[in-house]
Amino acid sequence: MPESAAAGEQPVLSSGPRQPFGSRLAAAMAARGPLCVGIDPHPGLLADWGLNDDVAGLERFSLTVVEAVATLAAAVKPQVALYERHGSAGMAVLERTLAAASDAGVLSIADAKRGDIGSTMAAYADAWLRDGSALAADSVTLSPYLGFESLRPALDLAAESGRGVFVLALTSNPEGKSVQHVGGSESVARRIAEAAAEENRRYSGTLGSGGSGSAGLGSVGLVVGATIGGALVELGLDLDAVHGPILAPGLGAQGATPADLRATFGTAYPAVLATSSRGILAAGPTIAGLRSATEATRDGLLKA
Ligand SMILES: O=c1ccn([C@@H]2O[C@H](COP(=O)(O)O)[C@@H](O)[C@H]2O)c(=O)[nH]1
Repeated sequence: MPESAAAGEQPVLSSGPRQPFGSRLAAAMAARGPLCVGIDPHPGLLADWGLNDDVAGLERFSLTVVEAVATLAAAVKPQVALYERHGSAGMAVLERTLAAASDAGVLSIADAKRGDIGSTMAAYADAWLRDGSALAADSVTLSPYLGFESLRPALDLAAESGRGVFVLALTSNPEGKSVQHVGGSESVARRIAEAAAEENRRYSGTLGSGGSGSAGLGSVGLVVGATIGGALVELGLDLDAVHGPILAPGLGAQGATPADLRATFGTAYPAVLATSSRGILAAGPTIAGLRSATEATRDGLLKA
């Protein structure tokens, strides 16, 4: 059995009516620092942890990560693809992982990257954002390739249910440029950032808005990779104007450091939630190893 997490650390999330996601995330980041731990049960990691690449291994891996980091990280981000590859039983493990995160008082980001025409998008929104759905998470990642407005059912349901979304803008993979940079100073990525800013303004009465930093975060966030170098300046993206959280993958296994994040995001850094999966998961399978890697990564981000 995994070792137990240290006693005395309480969840920062309170019970009672659900506050808007942006407010809840801002509170979690203020209390615990700007780190999200990715739960990516890759076959190779399962093997490294002495687990089989099956449903039992998947569950043991996922629940161990939640137990280890629930009081240290601002959020956890299960990678949906790595549950999907195990079929319906894998998705049931994802449901239990999301429930375990909620019970442990840590926010969840389902990394599902959903996007489709509006009528189908409504079904995705029901799955990931509606009260009572077994897959409902605190937030979900969305792909705007069918047009930002095609995400409307998810944007509206997130606002209604106190949940959040992270829309892909500038992804951490090098291939992303071939689409996201198109248009130069009027780039696709800039259009997405402007649409997210508009969305946070639109719901500012209920979602909380205003100011840079995490204090006034709206609930419509962006995904902007920690590996993008000078792209924000090159493309003229104003992340301060978004007034939403910036989920930044690429820390650790993809090569970005806390110093890179600081340099890349500049004045928007206080709104950045850096996420690392393999860089932390490699320190398992012990709870102590995972906690120590999480603390070291978080401290690096706080010092940057
Ligand atoms: O632009 C993006 C969007 C999402 N991801 C996801 O984040 C994690 C990164 O894992 P690491 O092990 O820390 O590299 C993974 O689930 C990706 O699908 C991303 O990397 N880049």
